[in-house]
Amino acid sequence: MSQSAAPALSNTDRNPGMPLRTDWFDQIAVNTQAAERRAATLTTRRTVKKEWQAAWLVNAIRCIDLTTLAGDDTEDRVRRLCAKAVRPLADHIMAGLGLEHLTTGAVCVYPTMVAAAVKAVAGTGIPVASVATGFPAGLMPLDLRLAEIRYAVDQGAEEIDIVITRAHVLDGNWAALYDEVAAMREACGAAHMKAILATGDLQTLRNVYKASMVAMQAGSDFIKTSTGKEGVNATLPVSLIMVRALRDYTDRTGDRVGFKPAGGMKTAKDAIAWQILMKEEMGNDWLRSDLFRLGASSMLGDIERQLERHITGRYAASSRHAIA
Ligand SMILES: O=C[C@H](O)COP(=O)(O)O
Repeated sequence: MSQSAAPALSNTDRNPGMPLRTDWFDQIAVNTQAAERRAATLTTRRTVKKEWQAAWLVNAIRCIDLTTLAGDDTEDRVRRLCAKAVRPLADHIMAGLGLEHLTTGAVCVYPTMVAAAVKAVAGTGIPVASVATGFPAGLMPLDLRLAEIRYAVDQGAEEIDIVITRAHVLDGNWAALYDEVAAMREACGAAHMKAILATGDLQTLRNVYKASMVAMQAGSDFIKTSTGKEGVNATLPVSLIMVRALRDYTDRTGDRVGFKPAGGMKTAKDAIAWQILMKEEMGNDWLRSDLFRLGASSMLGDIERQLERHITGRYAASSRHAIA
């Protein structure tokens, strides 16, 4: 099992974006039933053998954006989250797995918590991601949303998770969507930008495909499913359609874009299911944290529980795996 730290996001091969091309998706047809069938068979056709399960779960940890995005967040909670990101598994599990070094892919917090998070992860190589642009609804004037990005970057965020204006998708106003995402990418500067589509608000899988394509054309480094606050957050069928859009974009441009499912994923089983999706649709490169993240606030607890069982043959009390 590899012991190397998660690869840092590279600035040299970022998706540069391109002019808006609506002809790349105008005629797109999405077969919802086929997408649901494919999503359902992903985890039944390919089972992860027992001896490999631990490796898949360790890889999932490397890809987790360990998140707290609650109205009652405090700096103290953020510091505890960061401590968990720095040392995601108890020492005896690390030793049992033969691992010396392991961290999560990033921590993800609100803008006013970035400074505390940056301080808490200093020297560890873990990037701090901040949500911005009026997360979660995004219904703020554009200049304020851009100012919020600049604030989070100034505070030390290396990754910015923006939200799109869902109305632009629902109105089919692709130029407006492209312009706002391109402006956000510019405001991010050297910080990498993940575009949250809030797919639970987008009504159809066709809209999900189109919004994915516009977000990538406008220069997003990652496309992300959800804020965690919509009625429906990350699902496998929606993820499949986003990943197909991502594959089409990469095939046409040669530029690589990352994928981040987020919201509602709580179990080790979820962590494996989404990795199978990436492996089957995109190949092994999209199992690395520079191209794949799992946005989750509580999934790590179950992963740690499963790894504990792998090492000791039994579960520990779940209270021992509290996250924050
Ligand atoms: O981006 C991450 C999500 O907000 C986390 O959602 P969750 O609390 O349902 O795991």
